[in-house]
Amino acid sequence: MKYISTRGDAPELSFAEAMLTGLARDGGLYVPKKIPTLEADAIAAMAGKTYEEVAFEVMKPFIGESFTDEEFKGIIERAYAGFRHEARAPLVQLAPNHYLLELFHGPTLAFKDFAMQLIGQLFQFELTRRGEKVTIVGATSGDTGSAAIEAFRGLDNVDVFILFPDGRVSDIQRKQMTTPADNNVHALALDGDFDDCQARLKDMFNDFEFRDGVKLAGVNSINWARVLAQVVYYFSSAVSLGAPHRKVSFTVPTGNFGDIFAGYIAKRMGLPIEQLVIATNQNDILHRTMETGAYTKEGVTPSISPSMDIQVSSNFERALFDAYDREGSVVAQLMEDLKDGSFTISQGAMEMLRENFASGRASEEETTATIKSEYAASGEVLCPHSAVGVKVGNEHLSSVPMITLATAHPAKFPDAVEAAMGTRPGLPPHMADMMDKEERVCKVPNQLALLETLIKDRIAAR
Ligand SMILES: Cc1ncc(COP(=O)(O)O)c(C=O)c1O
Ligand SMILES: N[C@@H](CCOP(=O)(O)O)C(=O)O
Repeated sequence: MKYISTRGDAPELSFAEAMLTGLARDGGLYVPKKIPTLEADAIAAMAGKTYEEVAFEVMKPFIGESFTDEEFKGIIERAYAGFRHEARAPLVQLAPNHYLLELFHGPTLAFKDFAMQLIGQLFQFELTRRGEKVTIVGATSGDTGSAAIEAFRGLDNVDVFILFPDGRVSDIQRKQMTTPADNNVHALALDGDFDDCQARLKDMFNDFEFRDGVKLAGVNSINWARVLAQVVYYFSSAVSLGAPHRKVSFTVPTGNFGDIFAGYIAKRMGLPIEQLVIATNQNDILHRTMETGAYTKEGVTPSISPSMDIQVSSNFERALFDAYDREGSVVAQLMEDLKDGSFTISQGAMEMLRENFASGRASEEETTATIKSEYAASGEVLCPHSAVGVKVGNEHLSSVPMITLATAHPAKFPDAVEAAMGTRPGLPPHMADMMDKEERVCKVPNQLALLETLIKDRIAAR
């Protein structure tokens, strides 16, 4: 199994190499050279298996020779041992043909834990085997950062720096990033929005002297391993509703396009998915793109679903790569055009995208109303991101069961939930003292050179 860049001009790598590399050296994202498929019998045989067993079956074909079966099984077991629900990703029924996939039972109460806990184990195993150290830099709108810190805190062979937009994450998300006392953890509050954080991160990867000097690694969904880990719950949930004998649809609250791209991979692997619905908040660049064929940046407007306040949706590049028949040079040109604010997608590529994805949008008012109405109808308390999903999912119901992804625990966004339902969701007992803990955070300007110097100094001081 080899991995190639979406911009067509970087070396082919193995799974482990692509995982440790993060962004390709041509600025592109790694994808499998060929997407493996699973026969219907193999999918049917997943019924009744544990989440960990399904995870092994789904991910193994992508791993190649990087880990033996025994190594990989051990890594998966350790990754999900800390989840607080036996099923890992339980399904609850909202309405006769609408289900919610609860992805918030991991250590930081967000779907990011599914991938980040696995990546933490994969990195630890591989770096120990190689006797290497790396510097992880991550960009976050709230959840990736806390999940990465939880997965890598305390490790000797990793320093982890997280750039988050100052003042634009929830209090709980900020506390999750700023209260860990481990000296390999560095929370950096950047003067800008998430797109600025992600842009500076990509700048660091494109500065080869810095990149090689600090042995830079990435755990955002630019890292293929992040996307891969998220493919698993599409299979586990669909099989529990009767796949492959019955089709299912998914609605996915979307920002950086990593989660829904994982659903697309599941479909390419043979999972019978009828609709994959992109659900955006008021920062609706992806919905507008699906409607118009033009990807046009507008400013980011802060919302009550802050983790989806994104305009430069990184993984959309992976979808474009397939939509343009894997012509890396075309994707490279589109990304060059985006530097001026927009690009236009050809008719043929749009046809492919519309064949694979539907889309919808929820305004702030609609998100709040959905939290309220869903609680009244089913008793389920939704976080604002999941509410965006449920609102858009409701608009795409058909005779095929719809599964909407619940991407975070409501207690991570208590203000928005309280404003909608009048009741404040409480943190689980193991996190109850979070708000009283002391914070360690460094405010940083949106300037590449200063950020690089700070990171080098911090590493040298360790
Ligand atoms: C709670 C929550 N929901 C949805 C998303 C969107 O996921 P993606 O960026 O993979 O599209 C994110 C972050 O990205 C998130 O933190
Ligand atoms: N919503 C994300 C943004 C980063 O996305 P990623 O999936 O590329 O890590 C967050 O919570 O940080």
